Amino acid sequence: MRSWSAPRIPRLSDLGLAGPGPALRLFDSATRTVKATDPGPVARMYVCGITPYDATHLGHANTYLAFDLVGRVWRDLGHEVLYVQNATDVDDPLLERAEATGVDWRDLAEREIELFRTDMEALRVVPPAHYVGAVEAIPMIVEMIEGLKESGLTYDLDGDLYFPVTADARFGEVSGLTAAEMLPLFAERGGDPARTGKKDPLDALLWLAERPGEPSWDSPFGKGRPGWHIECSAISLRHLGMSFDVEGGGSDLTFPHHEFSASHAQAATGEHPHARAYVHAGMVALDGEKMSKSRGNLVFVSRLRTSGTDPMAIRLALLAHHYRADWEWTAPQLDAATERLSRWRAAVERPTAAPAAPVLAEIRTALTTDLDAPAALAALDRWAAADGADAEAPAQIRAITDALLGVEL
Ligand SMILES: Nc1ncnc2c1ncn2[C@@H]1O[C@H](COS(=O)(=O)NC(=O)[C@@H](N)CS)[C@@H](O)[C@H]1O
Ligand SMILES: [Zn+2]
Repeated sequence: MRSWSAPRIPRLSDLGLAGPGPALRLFDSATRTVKATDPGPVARMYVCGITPYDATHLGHANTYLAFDLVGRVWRDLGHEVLYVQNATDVDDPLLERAEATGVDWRDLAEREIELFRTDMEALRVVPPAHYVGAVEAIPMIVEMIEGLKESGLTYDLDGDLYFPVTADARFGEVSGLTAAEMLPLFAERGGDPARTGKKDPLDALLWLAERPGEPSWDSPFGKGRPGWHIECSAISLRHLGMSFDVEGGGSDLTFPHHEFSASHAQAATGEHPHARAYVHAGMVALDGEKMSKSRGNLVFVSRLRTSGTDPMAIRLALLAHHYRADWEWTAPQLDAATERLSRWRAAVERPTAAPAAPVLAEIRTALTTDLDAPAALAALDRWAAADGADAEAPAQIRAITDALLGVEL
C-alpha cells in the first residue's frame, strides 16, 4: 500500500553542529526497565498501524508521534531506519462499522487510510518504508499459518483455526501478566475466552472461517480471513525478520496483541525474541475516558486542521506530555502550544541569539532518556527567552527543532 510523503530532515552535521549524542534508551515493557537500544547500521522498527475507521484521532497521533521521535533520534545517531507499519484493513470492528454506516468496508478503509496519510503528512511524521495492509498481506499470513499448522501448533474449532498458548514457552513474557490478569483484557480487546471447545480460554484466533455476508479469502485450511495478531507477526517477519529493535504501539496493545504477535512469530520461527524492545505509549483521554472509537469521544486531527489550527501546534501540544503518560486532552493545552510555537518562531527570526550547541546537547540528553520530550521543549523555551550574540544560532535551532522534534518553525 502507498505510504505518505516524507518531511525533509535537516542533517545537523551540515550546520557545523557536533557529532552524535548518547545512545537512545527506552522503557521496554517486557523487562519493565529503561534499556539502551543498540541497533546495527539499520535500526529496525515495527509500529502497529490503525484499524481504518475514525482516523486520525489525537490518541492515534500521540502514539505515532512517540515512534516518530524514536526514528528521528536514531537518524541523529547516524543509523538508517527501516520502519514498517501495517493497516488493519479487514477485521471485526471495521466490518461492524461498515455495516452500521451502510458503506462498503473497502471504501471505508480506503477513505480512512487516505485521511490518516494526510494527517501524518501534516504532522510531519516520517512515513514507514513499508506500509502494508492486512488484505494485501494475506498470502504471507496464510503461509505463516500453514507453517504453524505443519508444526502441529494450531487446532481446529468448527472450521476456525486457533493458536494454543502452549505453543510458545515464552508466552506471557511481553506483558508479564498472569493468566488471571490476561482473561479480562483478552475479552475486552477482541478475544473470545468464553468460547466453548477451546483448549485454553486464552488461545488466539489465527484464521476465521468464512461467515455469511463477510469477506473471505481462499486458503489451504478453507475460506476465511486472518485473525488480528498473526497479521503483525507475518508483516514484521517478512519486512524486518526476527529480533528487530523496537515493536511499538499504545499501551492497550501490550496484551493480547503484542504478546501474541511475539508468540506466533517465535513459535513459527523457533527464534526469539520477536522484538528486542516492546515500547508502549500512554492513553490520551477526553472527558475522563480513553479517547476511543467505541466511546466516540474523539478529537480528530483533520477537524482541528480544517478549523485553522497549525499542525505544528498540535504536534507541540502532544509533545508537551511524556509519551508513556496517560493524560487528558483539554482545549487550553492547544492554546498553550500555539503560544509556544509563535514564541519559538519569533526567537528564530532574531539576527543573533544564545549559542545552539548547549541546547542541542540538552535536547539529545532529554530525548535519549526514554524520549523526555517535555524536557526538550523546556530547553528550547529557555533558549528562546535568552539573548546572545551568536549569529548562527537561530538557523541552527531551527534545524535542531525540525530534525529532532519534527517541529517546523
Ligand atoms: N486513546 C488513545 N491514546 C493513545 N493511543 C491510542 C489511543 N487509541 C488508540 N491508540 C493507539 O493507536 C494505534 C492504532 O489503534 S487502532 O486504530 O485501534 N488499531 C490497532 O490497534 C491495530 N490496527 C493495531 S495492528 C494503536 O497503537 C493504539 O494503541
Ligand atoms: Zn499490530
